[in-house]
Amino acid sequence: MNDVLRLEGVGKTYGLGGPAPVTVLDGLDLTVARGEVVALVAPSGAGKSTLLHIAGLLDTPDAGRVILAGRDMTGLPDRARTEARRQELGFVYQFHHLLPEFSAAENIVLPQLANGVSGRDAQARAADLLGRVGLAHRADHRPAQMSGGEQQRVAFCRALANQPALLLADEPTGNLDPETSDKVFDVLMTLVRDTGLSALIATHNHALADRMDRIVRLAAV
Ligand SMILES: Nc1ncnc2c1ncn2[C@@H]1O[C@H](COP(=O)(O)OP(=O)(O)OP(=O)(O)O)[C@@H](O)[C@H]1O
Repeated sequence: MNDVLRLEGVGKTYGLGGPAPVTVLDGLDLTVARGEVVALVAPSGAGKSTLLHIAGLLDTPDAGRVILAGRDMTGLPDRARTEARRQELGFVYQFHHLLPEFSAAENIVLPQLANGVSGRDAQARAADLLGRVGLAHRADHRPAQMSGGEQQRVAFCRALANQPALLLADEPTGNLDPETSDKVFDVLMTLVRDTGLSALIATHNHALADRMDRIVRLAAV
């Protein structure tokens, strides 16, 4: 199995059985191959967040299957899904969501400790990742002491801390001005390529989407 993510016939309807059900996804097939970076482009309201939540095991589809790293997630109990999420997935959002009271390095160390990595190994990995995004000199700074672009670069490192199989990103540079967005996106792409990571990256920015391996367009149902 060479696909890191396979969505097969995925459907999602909100308010099923109620007076006003909203079908957002219907028979959706999507794959991300190992090492592939896929852009997800969707008009507002087409279900981009719903799709990312389903792929990220934060929500379950009403129909179809989600196969992550070769393992069918359908019907797994919450605990197993949480475990798979922690082991296989990294997340980046439009806003960095770093813990404000911790330094850049600590923000990257903490998720590793939660996954059973030793303190020494976690710190070495944090230092390596910060070096890759050009922030070795910011390791001891807290988020509020960094610029928006720097905060987002730390968030990329945190997403990769546990060496996930797949990165899921929702407008990862959407909060930055266009020039910073371009530069920070370069950093993300270099990081993804250098680590051989697979990624599904939602963006409204067509120039950024064009730089990925493949574009998946989500149409409103
Ligand atoms: N819990 C819910 N109950 C009912 N409808 C919902 C619910 N969550 C989302 N929707 C509807 O489903 C559709 C898709 O929502 P979703 O958040 O996935 O869109 P999106 O493509 O991410 O939009 P945007 O880019 O504007 O954030 C929208 O029409 C939304 O109103």
